Amino acid sequence: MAFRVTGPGAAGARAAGRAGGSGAGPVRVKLCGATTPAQVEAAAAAGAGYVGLVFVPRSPRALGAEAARALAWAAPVGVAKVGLFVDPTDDDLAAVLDRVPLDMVQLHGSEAPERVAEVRARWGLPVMKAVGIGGPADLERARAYEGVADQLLLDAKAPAGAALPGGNGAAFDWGLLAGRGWALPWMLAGGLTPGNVAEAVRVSGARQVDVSSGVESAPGVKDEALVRAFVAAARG
Ligand SMILES: O=C(O)c1ccccc1NCC(=O)[C@H](O)[C@H](O)COP(=O)(O)O
Repeated sequence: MAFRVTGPGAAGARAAGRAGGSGAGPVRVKLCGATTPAQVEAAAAAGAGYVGLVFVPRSPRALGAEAARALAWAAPVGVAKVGLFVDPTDDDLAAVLDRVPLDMVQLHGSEAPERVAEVRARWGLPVMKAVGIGGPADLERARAYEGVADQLLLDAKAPAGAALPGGNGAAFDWGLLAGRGWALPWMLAGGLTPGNVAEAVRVSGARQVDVSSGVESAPGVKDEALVRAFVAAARG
């Protein structure tokens, strides 16, 4: 087993795993796909509670371990650093988790519940499992992760022909989530923007939201003004 990174990642890991699925208080925001330390600092200053770092080579937001390390150290204590992977092998995970102080792993592929449990046990980090939602059957599919994941990311199903399973700017019917109870904290994702996030929160009942392309000026380029506007709208 590879050595564990200590530092800002280790400190926030337990809190990140339990954070914010229900109850009062401002909606928590995850900015996904940051690519520069300045974006991380801007998200934190705006009030984001999580930053997502993408370790998927074909993504326009992909980071190598060294670049990700610089971003992780730019995040103030209290902002959870989430590493995003798609169907990673143990070697893929080791290449990042041995070098980058992360607080949580996001699994955004077709990982089965058993694999989620395995990653969680092996790496000792909370795991957020992303599930693509297109209809009620997908919500039942998400239930299979209730006993093994620490959080759920309920994202839009990738459009047909999309190159990536997430970060596509596609939304789903938020009403599918209204009034549903979950046994673990969950986050709403998919096609959220500064202009629609307040309505998405109202309709879905989400207490946590995730955004990527909705605050970009080009694929992989976050716009700091849009990030501020999104956080303000989500928390407002
Ligand atoms: O963002 C990516 O490039 C990405 C690549 C591969 C798998 C998942 C990816 N993003 C996942 C996220 O958590 C996004 O924030 C989420 O899908 C919402 O994206 P968007 O609709 O663009 O806000």
